[in-house]
Amino acid sequence: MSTVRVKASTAYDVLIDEYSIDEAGAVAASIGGDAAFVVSDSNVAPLYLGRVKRSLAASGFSVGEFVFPAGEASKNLSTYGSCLQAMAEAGLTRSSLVVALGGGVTGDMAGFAAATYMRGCRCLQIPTSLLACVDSSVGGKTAVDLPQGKNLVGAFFQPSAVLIDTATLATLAPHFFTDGCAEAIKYGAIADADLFSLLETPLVPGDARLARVITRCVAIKRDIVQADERERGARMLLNFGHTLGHAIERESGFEITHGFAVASGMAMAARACAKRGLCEAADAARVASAVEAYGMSARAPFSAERLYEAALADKKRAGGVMNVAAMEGIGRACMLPLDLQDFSRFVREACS
Ligand SMILES: NC(=O)c1ccc[n+]([C@@H]2O[C@H](COP(=O)([O-])OP(=O)(O)OC[C@H]3O[C@@H](n4cnc5c(N)ncnc54)[C@H](O)[C@@H]3O)[C@@H](O)[C@H]2O)c1
Ligand SMILES: O=C(O)C(=O)C[C@@H](O)[C@H](O)[C@H](O)COP(=O)(O)O
Ligand SMILES: [Zn+2]
Repeated sequence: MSTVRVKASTAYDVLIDEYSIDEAGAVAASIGGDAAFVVSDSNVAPLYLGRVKRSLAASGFSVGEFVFPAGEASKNLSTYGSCLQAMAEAGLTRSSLVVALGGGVTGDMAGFAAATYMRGCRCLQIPTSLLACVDSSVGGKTAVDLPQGKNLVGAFFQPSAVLIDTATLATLAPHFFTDGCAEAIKYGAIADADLFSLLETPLVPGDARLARVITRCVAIKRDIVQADERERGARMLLNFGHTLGHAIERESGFEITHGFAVASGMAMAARACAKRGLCEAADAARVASAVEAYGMSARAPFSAERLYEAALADKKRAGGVMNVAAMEGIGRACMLPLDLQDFSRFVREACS
């Protein structure tokens, strides 16, 4: 069992333990609230919703639920609106607790509903995908997508606690496990050369190193979020691989999942950084090899022109400047402010 305490605008614990999902009621009780409302998707609900509801009820909560069709295509204004209406119909108040049970799609959408329902109630994140464990459940970024791009509507809203039961990862499909590995590689690439080296021997489901990797990623994210909760500086580094990654997701009609897209985006960004002399070519090659070792692609699936146009919707663009997260070496990252002409060159270098 390990605990990472995040001291952001609100402080909370990230609890990491095997077989802890049945403690959801006790964790919820420590947060408080007059009712609990569990949001989950159509894959996760049949596996874990009953256990979580029983645990919440045993701790004295009245429990409601909202289950939506699994997948990125559901992370939209329509699902968000239906979720809010279900919360209102269930009679939730500002003192109620939203429990996000699932992967990053559930956490982002339910977190945004919690952030905005009656101008904000509380949220307990119970991530069940590797990606949600290592990244999305922590740090308070909540959002839904628009057809124009990823996460374009959202809020910074910290959870009241995060409960990670590593045993839930046993039921995760291999493809989505790999998605999570991509974000873990990101943490190694931007902040921890030892973590990166460890991940060069691919993680596999049930891997004895999982709890250590999750705890390390969460601790890195904690440090960055504590330093820059609202993403005015250091937090932008967490977008390494994402400017191109989000463009790839969008151009694929969200068929290419987040981790796979970010993996390609990281390898491509590292390649462009090497071409500019920002990092050694050998380091860029290590990023590409790591990505490929997990069966992900280090190459652009779309033309530079398409990716450039799609990337203009990126949140790190400020007028005529694109702030790109760049790599200086394995474990070291920096921000690269590029005017749009130079950014267009960067994308071509990344795609070459
Ligand atoms: N807020 C953030 O900081 C942040 C960070 C990274 C990614 N994200 C977002 O997270 C999303 C991707 O997250 P994801 O990869 O978890 O996607 P996801 O939520 O769609 O989950 C992936 C798939 O796995 C299933 N699943 C989840 N847990 C399971 C389990 N234990 N057993 C069986 N099936 C399970 C889901 O039903 C889904 O089909 C993207 O929308 C991305 O933008 C947000
Ligand atoms: O927490 C953050 O900050 C991140 O950037 C983590 C990313 O992995 C995540 O995909 C995030 O949702 C991207 O945020 P966005 O604001 O660029 O859409
Ligand atoms: Zn991401």
